[in-house]
Amino acid sequence: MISDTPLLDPAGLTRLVDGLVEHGWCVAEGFIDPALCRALQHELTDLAARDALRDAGIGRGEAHELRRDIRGDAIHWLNRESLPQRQYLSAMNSLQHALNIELYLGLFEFEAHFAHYPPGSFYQKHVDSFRGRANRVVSTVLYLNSDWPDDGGGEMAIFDPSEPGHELTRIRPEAGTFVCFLSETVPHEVLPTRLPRASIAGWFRRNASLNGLVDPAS
Ligand SMILES: O=C(O)CCC(=O)C(=O)O
Ligand SMILES: [Fe+2]
Repeated sequence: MISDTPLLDPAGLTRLVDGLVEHGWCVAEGFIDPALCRALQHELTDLAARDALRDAGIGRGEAHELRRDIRGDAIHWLNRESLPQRQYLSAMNSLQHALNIELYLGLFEFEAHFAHYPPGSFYQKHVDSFRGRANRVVSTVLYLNSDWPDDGGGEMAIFDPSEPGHELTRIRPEAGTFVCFLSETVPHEVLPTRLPRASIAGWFRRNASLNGLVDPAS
């Protein structure tokens, strides 16, 4: 049973926002209610069984291409179709308010997708937003894998923005662990996973129009 008010504990929210301000990234274990994580994980399993996941590519719009040598996940965009999705999006809405109040970021939209990384897959080191196109401002990842073993692989490595060769930390994709970081500056990588790996990757965006054209959400 998912409670009506799992959402976010105010102290946890403050710690997360403070970490983001201080370091540009932050990790919070147990950030999202375990029952909600399980429900989201079941939904992803069900989407996979119904063939509703699509291989993820890189680049936006016309530049979009499939590059399995760069990223190997299959995705499904959240669209509010289920209660667990709506609850997660509501939690992200609270985070968006906190970020706007504390950091004056002017975030106006959150987009997110389920991601399934099959065994052997990875996502090479990258940043989530190109400088000069300030569309994605803050990146988020929630992991959905309960009892992830030490030798499961699939950690996310975070690198120093001012020294991208220097790894700062590795995060195990354990259910409930939530990571957020500045999209334009923090290089990160998904190391090859040994087991099927489930997550939700999301981005807070600012309105970015280029030559009068509004940048599409996806
Ligand atoms: O799943 C992760 O740990 C990170 C995924 C990621 O970097 C992305 O989708 O841009
Ligand atoms: Fe990323």
